[in-house]
Amino acid sequence: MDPTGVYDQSSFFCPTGFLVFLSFYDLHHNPKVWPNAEVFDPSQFAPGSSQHNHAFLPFSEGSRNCIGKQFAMNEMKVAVALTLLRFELAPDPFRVPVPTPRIVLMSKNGIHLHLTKLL
Ligand code: HEM
Repeated sequence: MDPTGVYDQSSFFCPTGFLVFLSFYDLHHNPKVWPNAEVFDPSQFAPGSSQHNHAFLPFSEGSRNCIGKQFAMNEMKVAVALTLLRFELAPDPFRVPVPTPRIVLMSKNGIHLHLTKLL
């Protein structure tokens, strides 16, 4: 009996009923995709950068991707910009975030920062 399923564009066969999970953490740390994954370099995200358009998928992709993507991106930009206008941020060396994988990567113990008010 022929198994039922589908082939994707790379000829991977996926039998019907199988759950497929893509690790966004591994995608975002794959040196073939992001050679300097640990380096903070906003130019990697600049318009016209040479990254593949599926190299960065924090909101997933396809028909079931995050409906809050635009809202979340705009909210984060406003929150970060207004915070950095007023405060200098430094990580609390005694309470380092413990990463825990959920649908998105989270911290088990929160993210603790020291804020210094700017003049
Ligand atoms: C930084 C913030 C956010 C991240 C990283 C994020 C990430 C994601 C990811 C990865 C998925 C896909 C999950 C899957 O594959 O099943 C998802 C789905 C979803 N997100 Fe977000 N999200 C964020 C913010 C938001 C916000 C602000 C909203 C609502 C205002 C939202 C609403 C949803 C909903 C309703 C789905 C399910 C979509 C569906 O199954 O069709 N998310 N999100």
